[in-house]
Amino acid sequence: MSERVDEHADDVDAEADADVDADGDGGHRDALEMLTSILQNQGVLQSQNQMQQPRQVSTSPDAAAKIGQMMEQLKMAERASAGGGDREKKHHAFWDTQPMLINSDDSNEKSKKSIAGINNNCDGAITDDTNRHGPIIPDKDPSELRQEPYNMPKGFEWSEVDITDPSQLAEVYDLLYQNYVEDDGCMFRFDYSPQFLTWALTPPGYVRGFHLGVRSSKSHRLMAFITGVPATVRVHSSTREMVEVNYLCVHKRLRSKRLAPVLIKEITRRVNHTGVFQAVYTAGVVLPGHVASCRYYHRTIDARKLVEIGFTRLHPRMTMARMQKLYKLPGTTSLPTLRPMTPADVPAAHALVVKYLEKFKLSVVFSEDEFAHWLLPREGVVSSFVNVTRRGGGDGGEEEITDFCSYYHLHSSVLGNPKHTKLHAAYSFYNVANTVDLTELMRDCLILAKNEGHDVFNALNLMENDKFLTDLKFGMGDGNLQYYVYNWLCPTMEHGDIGLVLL
Ligand SMILES: CCCCCCCCCCCCCC(=O)SCCNC(=O)CCNC(=O)[C@H](O)C(C)(C)COP(=O)(O)OP(=O)(O)OC[C@H]1O[C@@H](n2cnc3c(N)ncnc32)[C@H](O)[C@@H]1OP(=O)(O)O
Repeated sequence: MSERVDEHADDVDAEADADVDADGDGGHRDALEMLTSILQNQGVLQSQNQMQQPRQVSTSPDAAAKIGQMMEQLKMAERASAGGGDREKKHHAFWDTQPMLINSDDSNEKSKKSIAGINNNCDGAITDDTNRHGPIIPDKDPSELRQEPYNMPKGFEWSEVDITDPSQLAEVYDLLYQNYVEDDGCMFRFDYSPQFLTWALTPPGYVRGFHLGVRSSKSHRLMAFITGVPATVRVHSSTREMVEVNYLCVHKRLRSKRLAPVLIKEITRRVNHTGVFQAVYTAGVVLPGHVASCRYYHRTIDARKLVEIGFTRLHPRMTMARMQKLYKLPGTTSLPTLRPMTPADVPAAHALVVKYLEKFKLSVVFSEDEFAHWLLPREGVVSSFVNVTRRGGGDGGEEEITDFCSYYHLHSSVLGNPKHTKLHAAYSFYNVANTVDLTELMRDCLILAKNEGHDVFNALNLMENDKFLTDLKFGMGDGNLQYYVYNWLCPTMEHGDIGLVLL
């Protein structure tokens, strides 16, 4: 397995080098070569793919800091080469027509013109003026909006999916199970459980018309899907009603036929008709208009299984026994007052988390109902814990919720492995450490996730997660996750400015 991974890494390296040569940019190439050589020397390089389905590149936590520095150097070289002005930018037939901010590294004339073309009503041209905040296209009156659905290609039709109907939920599950996000090496595919999908798609105020499917007219089979769920989101100092868009999926047999843009336009039309004109979404692919770029990190829990499935590998001079020892966790948590969140905890925990999220530039603003929906524990879906501190001392003191941690459960299918079919992953969700050290709280979170049977604990480097990743032996993943805000102009952000986790 590890040999196959190495072969793949070589292919990807060759492609990456070819791209860099085409740019004719020495700085970029040097940084990439240096990074590649460090990774190879560490024996940690698996691939350099850009995907949303995360996989670990590093088995050595010590390497993470060095790699982080090299990534920064690579980014600087990329920025320098973008500033050179002679770099050919990627043309996006669809996205270049959408109201997205123009990132400074893709502000070529072509995309400026096409954005300006759709933006006649906007008070001011869309430039990379980083000080403007606000809608790119102003809100419209319902009478100004397109009334009829976008046309489907012949043989297909729109279908609103009733996710509360078990048979329709099963259809969505099957479509995603077989066709949703995979890593570039086709080794893993997300497996969102039906319970998870129910949770993800039915928050307070959800709109059935935003669970949008495409069916074959003949067989009635579900062939494509996209969803939006309502959320209040703050970007810098503006708080807007938005939708979180997710689960965009086109059946493998219908790929590359420009169906995705039709799905996106139709969900946009439906959302606009409810008076909402902004959306947030994340993607592994780099599209025009990202506001921030985050990276996945992975904390090995079951070392043997992760090696056996090729998620990570033993680097030279590491034995399985040593690796297992390196990642061994205690059997029980260290904070005696950490316990699962209950409905009675919701008001206090809600106040704690909402206050904490105010410090980030992009964050969700939960109502109490939404908080209860997203954070109350659901078996096999989401786990949340509160840490309580007694004020006034002794057993008679009043209990106060001072700290909070949570993760959601998202499995992946392991493709074509003779021994394993599922990778059980916990994903860091929202965490607040007021009276305890964040690293200590997250170490307990790892122990809780291990005791719930997870093989790996994943975290993005958003919020304050940078503070614990190295100490808790997380390894850097091989894909970035881009954050986008549809139809919103604002300065871009660093990964640590993001206070929003999408599923
Ligand atoms: C106000 C309300 C607004 C609401 C809407 C807000 C926007 C929401 C946006 C959606 C947020 C979704 C968040 C998630 O769910 S991210 C998860 C995305 N899903 C997957 O990766 C699952 C596996 N892949 C597939 O099912 C297909 O490959 C998809 C469906 C992704 C594309 O299908 P296909 O491969 O058959 O391609 P096409 O020929 O139909 O279309 C090609 C065009 O599609 C652009 N493309 C490719 N991937 C993505 C992507 N992940 N986000 C946005 N656009 C994407 C691509 O750049 C090209 O445009 P352009 O480069 O030519 O311009």
